[in-house]
Amino acid sequence: MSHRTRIKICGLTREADVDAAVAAGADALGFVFYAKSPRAVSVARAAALARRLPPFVTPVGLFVNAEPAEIAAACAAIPTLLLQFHGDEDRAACEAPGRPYLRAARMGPGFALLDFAQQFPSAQALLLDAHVEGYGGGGKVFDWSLIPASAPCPLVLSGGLNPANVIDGVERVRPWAVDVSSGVEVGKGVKDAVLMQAFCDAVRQADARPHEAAG
Ligand SMILES: O=C(O)c1ccccc1NCC(=O)[C@H](O)[C@H](O)COP(=O)(O)O
Repeated sequence: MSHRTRIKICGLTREADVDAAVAAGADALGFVFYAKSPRAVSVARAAALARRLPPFVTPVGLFVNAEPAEIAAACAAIPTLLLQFHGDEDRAACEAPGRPYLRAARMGPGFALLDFAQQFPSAQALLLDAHVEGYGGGGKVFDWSLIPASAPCPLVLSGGLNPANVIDGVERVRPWAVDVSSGVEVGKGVKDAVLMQAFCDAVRQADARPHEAAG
């Protein structure tokens, strides 16, 4: 039975983009709680955007070395928030809020993903992003051959994905999910409905193609 690759679109800042992302078929939407990011939103803004989400579309809160009080405020404002840690957080910091979480791995030459995975046995998934300056959202693809054939937990493929390369990414990596930000934007934090639809359609196309079992 073929797997339905889940789709996360990250860095939402506008109501119209939230609605268009849901209409395109996104399974999760990311809100960036990192002040240095051009896609940063306040907790109140993210809560208002998250209230637009229908059932079964997950709001994801993205943090980079945030204070526990910041994370707690976001969790209180968005009860269904899934956490994504994209900084230098250790296991204790990821587990402290008591919420399901994704841990981002910044992939680059020599990065030992299996060792990294062992440090976060409670992660719901590892989000594999390129090692870029500023922690993330850089629109850069990493070398997918760095990903081991079998991983101890679900993987979210991220980093420089767009409607043109995501089919290749799904077919080569067979991730649980894909994650995109820059590749569906017309400006930092400004998403494009046509690009988001094209991205989701491409993922469905990849899922529909016959494939050999990964690994
Ligand atoms: O999006 C940001 O601005 C950002 C800033 C700092 C840390 C992480 C950030 N985004 C994380 C994401 O989940 C992005 O989707 C991921 O980095 C991929 O981004 P892109 O390569 O632009 O698709």
